[in-house]
Amino acid sequence: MPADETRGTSPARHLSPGRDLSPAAAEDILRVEGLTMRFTGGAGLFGRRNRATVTAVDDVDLVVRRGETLGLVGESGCGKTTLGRCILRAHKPTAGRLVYRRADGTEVDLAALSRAELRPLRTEIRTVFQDPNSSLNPRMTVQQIVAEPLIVNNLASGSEVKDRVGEALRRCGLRPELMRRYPHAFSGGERQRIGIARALVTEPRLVVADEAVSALDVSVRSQILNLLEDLQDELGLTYVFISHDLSVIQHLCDRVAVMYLGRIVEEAETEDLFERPRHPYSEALLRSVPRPDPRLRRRDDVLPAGEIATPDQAFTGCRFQPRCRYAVDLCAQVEPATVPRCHLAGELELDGVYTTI
Ligand SMILES: Nc1ncnc2c1ncn2[C@@H]1O[C@H](COP(=O)(O)OP(=O)(O)OP(=O)(O)O)[C@@H](O)[C@H]1O
Repeated sequence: MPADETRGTSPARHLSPGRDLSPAAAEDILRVEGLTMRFTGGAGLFGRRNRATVTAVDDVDLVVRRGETLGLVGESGCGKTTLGRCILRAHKPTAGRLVYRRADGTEVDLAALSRAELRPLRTEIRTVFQDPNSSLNPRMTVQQIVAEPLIVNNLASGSEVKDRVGEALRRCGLRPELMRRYPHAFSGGERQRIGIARALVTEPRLVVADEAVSALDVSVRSQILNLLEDLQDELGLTYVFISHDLSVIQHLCDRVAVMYLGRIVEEAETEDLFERPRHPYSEALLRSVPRPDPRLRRRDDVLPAGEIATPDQAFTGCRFQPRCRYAVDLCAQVEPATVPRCHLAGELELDGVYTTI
């Protein structure tokens, strides 16, 4: 594979020895089936006077395999966060199932559970927030912040709490002696480590990380990504990693699902997606990554112009069709029913990011 001069990332994760994530070896930890999340907003949404309905996630099917990192990518507003929040059951989906397989092999539909029924599962499925500055309560010590999920969920008491907090901090590369300090005493990267310790202290199995490194400086970002990788290897974690940053996705993820206006339009192994995308939107997304070397820049390295639909719109045909350089008449009439959601998927020879001019 030719080196990608634009990135300088370490070798792709799915090539790491000892991580057999092939469909035959890996079992599902989560199956998302026909998931739909519709918001009925107040007046003024999208400038309308009537109450607008936004279908942020629209009939999504997705499988998350145990031990993998599944990336969710797409432009702002495509529904990534909403899908992540449905998995965390911060939103109750409008329709569909979220079939989660517990450690003992039993399956449970998260979408159908009541608040009380969800409680024990909240320790198994955790999140890492985007912005370590706003997600940590400045009036709580690090010990209190990291201990909170243990105490709220009655997982530990007394000295055990302190031990588990210390252990979580140590795993995340922080000195447990500092747990009496407040978040302001730490750097941005250290605060994100505290956020990760808080997510991990309950010993979760599935972690949804939404733009978990986006707020960090580039130098700190790779340290946090390495930490997430190490923790995954150590603890056998499964990640759903939401990001608009394709270089981060390429570095960290085993597989990627590409979202466009509430739909998954393509799902692929990371390497395959970056070398040979099958959906024109994926190609456009990959090409829109800034390339510092002008020799690698293409004149069409931008998402094609065209009417950008909003998720409250009723669609006929392919949702990407108004912006698609390859669209044919059929694309405006019939929406492709299966992923990759493109009528021309078998015919088009699309370019990945490794292609040079
Ligand atoms: N609570 C809400 N009420 C109404 N509409 C919402 C709500 N949350 C999200 N939306 C809408 O749903 C759509 C998808 O939003 P979402 O935040 O999931 O996208 P995203 O891909 O994560 O974007 P970003 O990267 O900007 O966070 C957007 O049109 C958004 O305005």
